[in-house]
Amino acid sequence: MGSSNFLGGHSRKHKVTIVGSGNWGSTIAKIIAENTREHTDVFEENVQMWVYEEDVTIPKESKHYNESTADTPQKLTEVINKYHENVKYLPGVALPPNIVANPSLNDAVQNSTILIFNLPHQFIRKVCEGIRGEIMPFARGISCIKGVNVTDDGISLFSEWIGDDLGIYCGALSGANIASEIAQEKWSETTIAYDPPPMDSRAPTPRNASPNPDAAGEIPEIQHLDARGRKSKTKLTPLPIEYPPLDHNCFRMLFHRPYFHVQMVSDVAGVSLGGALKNIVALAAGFVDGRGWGDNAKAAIMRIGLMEMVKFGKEFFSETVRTGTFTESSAGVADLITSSSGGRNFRCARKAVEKGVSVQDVEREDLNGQKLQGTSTAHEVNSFLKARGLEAEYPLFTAVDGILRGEKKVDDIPALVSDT
Ligand SMILES: NC(=O)c1ccc[n+]([C@@H]2O[C@H](COP(=O)([O-])OP(=O)(O)OC[C@H]3O[C@@H](n4cnc5c(N)ncnc54)[C@H](O)[C@@H]3O)[C@@H](O)[C@H]2O)c1
Ligand SMILES: O=P(O)(O)OC[C@H](O)CO
Repeated sequence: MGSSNFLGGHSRKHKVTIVGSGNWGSTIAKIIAENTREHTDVFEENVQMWVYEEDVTIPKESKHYNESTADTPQKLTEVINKYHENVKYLPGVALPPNIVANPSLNDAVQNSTILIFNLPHQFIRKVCEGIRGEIMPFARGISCIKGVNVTDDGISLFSEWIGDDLGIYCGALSGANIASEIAQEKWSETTIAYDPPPMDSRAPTPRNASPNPDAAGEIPEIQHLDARGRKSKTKLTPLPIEYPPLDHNCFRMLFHRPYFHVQMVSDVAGVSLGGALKNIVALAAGFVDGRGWGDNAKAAIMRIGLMEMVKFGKEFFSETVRTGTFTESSAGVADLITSSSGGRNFRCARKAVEKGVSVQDVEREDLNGQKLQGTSTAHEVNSFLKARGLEAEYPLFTAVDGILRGEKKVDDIPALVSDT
């Protein structure tokens, strides 16, 4: 095995951990494990997947369903490792056997040089607290999380936040990527933004990474620019030269499949914001669809939503964000379209309006533990805009938050957005 040869001469391989194992986390683990099997000269074949442990029963969609054991709860990690299927979050999809489900977060990230963060954004803070100081100092991350982090101080991207919290560089993956379709190997595209310091492969081995500690020297940390082009708070530990470089080629090799086409870019802010903000727009699309207004209304929502996404990016990440990321990449307009056509935020919002219940009620009843990101993102973005007196400049984002809070109605949307 081992088909790639452009990284020849490196004595160590990258170990990959997926932090998260939901609907998208398990799908990305499948993609990565297929690729580590094909590139064993660059990556360790086994891929660790951290699983938030819970008891599960085998559902009817699984080929491992058995009437006599249908009600017997089992540990999710044990089920994944035995049947190679995440029966709760991705039932019916065969996972490669080189995915190792691990209930211990600390153990799962040990010695990993590549960390893929893929879990609902509400859990990332606790997860980072759990692994701070436990990971390789020169590890690099990719955030597949679609959300933004809002604090009193302002708004940050999860890629930035993970990077600063863990003291590593973290890029972002986002695109028109409904997990269930990709898990069935139906073709799609994605965008990966990765813009690390250029010298990642040119360092002597740090003491705590070396198989031969006596050979190690003092490693200068690197100051780099963050996703807004400012000097980062985090000084990076360089990747030792024993490892294949962690550059665009390497990440493409890790993620690209015949059914999952990767575009590599450097605009981390644009890719992250596209993934977060489109969820607010998808809720609005669900609201008008549930109201029965048809495709023209939905197209109007998408047009106005895209304008607000671009405006938001330009206003708060002006130093680096590229309008083209929103209008040309999978992480921008394509994700907006797919999410507003068949995503969970769209479907739950549509059903909530049809049934006259809250979006949260539909989420609880229909999603079997999967989590919407749009509802919390709508509230978080709104409180950020409100604190700056900018609600009126983002009428669609503001309307969605108002509808979720029960202060506005779907029928109000045309009047609320009419000035844009
Ligand atoms: N599902 C998709 O189609 C899709 C596609 C692209 C991007 N995304 C994004 O990927 C991210 C992850 O989404 P997902 O679909 O994998 O998740 P999901 O919606 O399936 O969420 C469930 C996951 O949350 C975990 N969880 C529950 N309680 C937890 C806790 N207290 N602490 C830690 N974890 C806990 C569960 O174990 C499970 O792995 C989100 O930001 C989402 O927007 C999702
Ligand atoms: O199902 P949603 O609404 O979380 O959207 C899924 C993906 O983000 C679509 O790209």
